[in-house]
Amino acid sequence: MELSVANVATAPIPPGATLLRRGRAAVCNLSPLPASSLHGSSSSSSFGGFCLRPRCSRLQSFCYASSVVSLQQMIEDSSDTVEGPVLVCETRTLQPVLSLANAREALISALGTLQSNAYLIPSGIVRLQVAFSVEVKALEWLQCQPHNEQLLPRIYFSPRQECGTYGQDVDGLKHVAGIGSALLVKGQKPFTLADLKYVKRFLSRDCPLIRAYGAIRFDADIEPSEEWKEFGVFLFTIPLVELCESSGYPILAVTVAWDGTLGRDFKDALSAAKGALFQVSDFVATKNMNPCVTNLSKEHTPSEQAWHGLIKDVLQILDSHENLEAASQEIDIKHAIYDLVGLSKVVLARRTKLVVDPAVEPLTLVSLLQEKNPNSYQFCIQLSNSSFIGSTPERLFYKVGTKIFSEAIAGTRACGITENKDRDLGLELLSSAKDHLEFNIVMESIKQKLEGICKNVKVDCYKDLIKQANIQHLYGSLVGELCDGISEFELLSELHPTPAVCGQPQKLAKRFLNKIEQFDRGMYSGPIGWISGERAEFVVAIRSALLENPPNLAAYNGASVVTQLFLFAGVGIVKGSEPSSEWKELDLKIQPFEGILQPISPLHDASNINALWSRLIIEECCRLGIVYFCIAPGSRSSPLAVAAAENFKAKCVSCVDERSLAFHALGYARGASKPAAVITTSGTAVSNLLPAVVEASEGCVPLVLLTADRPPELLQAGANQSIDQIKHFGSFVRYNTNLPPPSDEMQARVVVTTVDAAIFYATSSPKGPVHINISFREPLAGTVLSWSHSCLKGLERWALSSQPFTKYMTPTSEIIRQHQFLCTAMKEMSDLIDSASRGLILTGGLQRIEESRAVLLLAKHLGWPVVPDILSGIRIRHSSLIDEDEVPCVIDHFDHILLDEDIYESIKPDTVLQDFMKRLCKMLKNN
Ligand SMILES: C=C(O[C@H]1C=CC=C(C(=O)O)[C@@H]1O)C(=O)O
Repeated sequence: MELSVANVATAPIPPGATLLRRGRAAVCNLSPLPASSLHGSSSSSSFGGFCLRPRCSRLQSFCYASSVVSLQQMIEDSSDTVEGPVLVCETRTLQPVLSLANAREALISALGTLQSNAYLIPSGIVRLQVAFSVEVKALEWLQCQPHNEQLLPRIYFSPRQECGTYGQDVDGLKHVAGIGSALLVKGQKPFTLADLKYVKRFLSRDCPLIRAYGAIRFDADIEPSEEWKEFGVFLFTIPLVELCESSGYPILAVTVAWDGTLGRDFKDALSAAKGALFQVSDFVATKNMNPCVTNLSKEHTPSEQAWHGLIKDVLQILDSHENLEAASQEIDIKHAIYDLVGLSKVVLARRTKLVVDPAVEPLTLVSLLQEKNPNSYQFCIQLSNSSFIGSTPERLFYKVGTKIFSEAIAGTRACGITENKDRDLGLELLSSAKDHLEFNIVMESIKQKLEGICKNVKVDCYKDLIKQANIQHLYGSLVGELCDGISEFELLSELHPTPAVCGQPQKLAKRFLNKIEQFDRGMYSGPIGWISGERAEFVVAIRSALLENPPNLAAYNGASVVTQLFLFAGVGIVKGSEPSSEWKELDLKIQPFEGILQPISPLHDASNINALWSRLIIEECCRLGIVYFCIAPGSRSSPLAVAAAENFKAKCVSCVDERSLAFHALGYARGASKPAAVITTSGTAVSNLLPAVVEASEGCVPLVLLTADRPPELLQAGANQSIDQIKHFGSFVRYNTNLPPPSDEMQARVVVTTVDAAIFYATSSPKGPVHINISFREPLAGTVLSWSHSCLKGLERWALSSQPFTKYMTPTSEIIRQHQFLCTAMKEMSDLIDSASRGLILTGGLQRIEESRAVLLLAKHLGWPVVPDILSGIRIRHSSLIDEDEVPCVIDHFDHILLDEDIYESIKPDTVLQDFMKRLCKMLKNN
């Protein structure tokens, strides 16, 4: 249901709303850094990759919106300007509004109000924020913002969706997208306490959502290579404009920061913020189709051959402290064996350079990674020329006040295709001595490091499994209470780099990696996260990639534009490691990226013709955006189930009860606003889908039913589980077809065009369920039976791309006709409403919370009562959907109320506004 929101008034800023001022004194004790940490050693000592140096001498540049101000000299000349917090730190929360456009207007108007009460003080930071009720995804919003230097950097940070029993974001923030910078601190030298202190001047415990997002190189002592130069050694930004998904409604925010060190006064800061808001787009669309690319080249550093030699050397070094003399004679002197005695673990990384054509959009990759792996942190830092993105399971630490949560992750296995296989692999990992050693080194090291800076360090979970989409690890968690005088700086410098990404002992391992790795890790495996007044969270930037931004295509005059990506992965090497399985583990770790970028796995290796057809069906569904497969186990449907489980883009859930499974698919499609597919075996399994199919048909919910059938020769021959499945759902499906038993005598492209047609009908108005019935002859899944590859003719281009085979176009004339129809219908409706003297709104099943809210607002606006169906969600929630004084008259039990003649007379409408609700109250109908 859609409702125009153009006239909803923007709310004024409530006087004093969440107004927190520091007062005008230069010295302020909000979120103070402990004296010992703020004024730490002024020498140039360094530990754990971070250095304690004289205050601010290495702050290379600060950037405000588009202009970069070199402050190094200024800071050195006048060190007092960077002492103490800024003079005002404020968050103003505006009244919630309905839409994103309203939110932007409200912020612009609030900036106007701020302008008329200008601050005359030299430094400050003010965040204006407004919640709005239309659901908008932060990442989609970010993807739709203009590519504009003033709106750089772009940042995205998203927590794990299920992060165990503790350590959830206490501020209720989920995904955060930011554009532009109210503050950007970029360093070309190691991150220091003074740098942290500078960033923290703009943060306050009273404004927890003012956060600085940033990242630090893995090894700050090594100068960035060419491809990493743009990122510097570290980078922190407080975004200028943010869209945050929170546990309640989304929030749009703008931050105004001014200070002498930024070269901006209040007025300049305000106009930069306004300028940014004027450029921000309110148009948000889903853009997460798999990119259609061809891999032009792939190159590993080190090569597979070099890797084997390297691991052999490392293993000898790891053994060397047991037999130092023997080892020192054998091992190449270049590894400086004498310095490495005592090394028990080293994490060796690989860089894979991919060139793909055409260019890929970094945020599209992040979005696809997130869809596949919601149980990991996603991040992105996008600068002018390149972006650093990733999807990591590993938290370095989360700090809430003085409470610290940290985790150890190490040891790896693939996830199994079936539940049983997955469990077996998990058990094998839990009981492996080599993986235990690898994990225990990480756990013990983190514990020891925490004990140096925390009290009451406890192991919360000693050894469990953490599962990602394609990979599982050993996992442990620890908690502690930060000692007095310890800041995020000590936490970072103590914990990073953990033996999960570097080795043990840390210094030795780092020195070794420095010598042996032939590429710059950059920010891969470094800390990435955010800091606020009294909280912080940093994760370890593994499962990450550096990629060139797609250039402005117009400037390239139609020439083919490619993207260069560097994918990074590392493995822990301990005694017992084996070079080829470690190499495979590296492949596994970059598979989430490659799975998105690589076209379908070679069709020729399908074990039999059933497997080929099933692979085609599942792949084409995925290319058309259907990635959620609800599978009821069965033998006849096993080719489809195996193909879904093997397809990296697909997400599979299974349940033995087909009826419940189909309702689950229906619920998913409703909740996610994306179609789901259901796979069942033959016979009454198919009939069990009917109730959900009828609901989907009535509620216009797209579902794709893939039912396996017996071949014709087994039908009506007394075979088990053989019923007539053709047109089984009658008129309740928008489309149905019956695919014959797979055969290499038919062109296989028929299969993909059938899927294209079915999904076109499922997703065209009125949306609804579609049914593809497929007869499978034995052998079913797994059994090898050769087939003629000539049936693949015509699929060559499809196999190399990631696009669906058929593109259905809507003619422009049709779009114009629909638009005209809509305008006329809207005009007629509004005339009708204007002429009504007593109206009533009847509403049926609403799918989204903002639809329910829109109905209530409309009713309030018109002064008409609402009669909600139970499926509308309004009956049980209307007080939480809308402010109490905004709630219109809602009549829950209409039939009962109408039994009273007086009430009936007082309600009797002359105009009824209704959506798809078919059940018009009988009494109302009769009168
Ligand atoms: C260094 C990486 O993974 C670490 C984290 C978990 C498991 C690891 C392992 O099994 O080797 C690594 O220590 C990486 O993915 O690049």
